[in-house]
Amino acid sequence: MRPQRWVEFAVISSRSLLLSLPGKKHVCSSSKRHHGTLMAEEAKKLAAYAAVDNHIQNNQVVGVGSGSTIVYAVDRLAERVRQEKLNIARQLILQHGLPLSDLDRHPELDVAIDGADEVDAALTLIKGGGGCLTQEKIVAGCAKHFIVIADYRKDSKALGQQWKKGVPVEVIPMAYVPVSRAIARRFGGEAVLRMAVSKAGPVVTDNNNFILDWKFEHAQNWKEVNTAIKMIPGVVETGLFVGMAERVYFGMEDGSVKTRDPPVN
Ligand SMILES: O=C(CO)[C@H](O)[C@H](O)COP(=O)(O)O
Repeated sequence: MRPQRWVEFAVISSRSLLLSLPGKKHVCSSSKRHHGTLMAEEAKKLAAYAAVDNHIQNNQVVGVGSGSTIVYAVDRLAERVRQEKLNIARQLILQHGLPLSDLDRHPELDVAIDGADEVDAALTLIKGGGGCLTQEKIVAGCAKHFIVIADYRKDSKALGQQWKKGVPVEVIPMAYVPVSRAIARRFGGEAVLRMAVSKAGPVVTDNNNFILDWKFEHAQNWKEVNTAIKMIPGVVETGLFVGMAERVYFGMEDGSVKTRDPPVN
């Protein structure tokens, strides 16, 4: 029988999380403010703590994404598990000792929390800067509530204002050239194969696919574009998250946390 108080974390991609946790070394512990301006790492932490405190309760199954911002959300989850002495069953993971689950056991999540590369005024996201877009979209799609955390540098009126690396598109390796050409022909711009930094050759995703970064030229109807790109044979998923986020928490330079909800139509 389950313990009465139970918090469980469905980690979308253990590989991503394992990679992202050591990212804590980027925390600016010596100087959190530069000339009165909050540094991005501290802003990420503010957003993450606010999101976890406002959306995570006991008896929930929680999905977490990957990246440097989500590290702070995992920190806060672990802190709350310790402080509130929540019962945890299952094998402990990583130094935080959080229980790891998966979508086979928990296909429905209460909440998913994840970072983003850019968020526009309508809460359309670009994700996949770290290469985990497909698994992150699956997890977000399985959650009743999808909450995004980001620092002020991701806040944008229109996609492309802040994030200059384009929209990631995960593709089956044999199809990357035709898909790249189809995207450029239909939507303009250029879709470039993402190359690895610390090894030779292209980046290979958790699903053994390649990533094209589509450097678009102008704002588009992202919902239509997302659907159309997904129809190109060989495309697995895009890093466009349209109509998925319920709320975004931005950690701001002045130390505040700004939230944004989808516009009411
Ligand atoms: O989509 C992602 C990974 O594929 C990340 O959520 C996104 O890149 C944000 O990362 P960070 O929090 O490090 O800025």
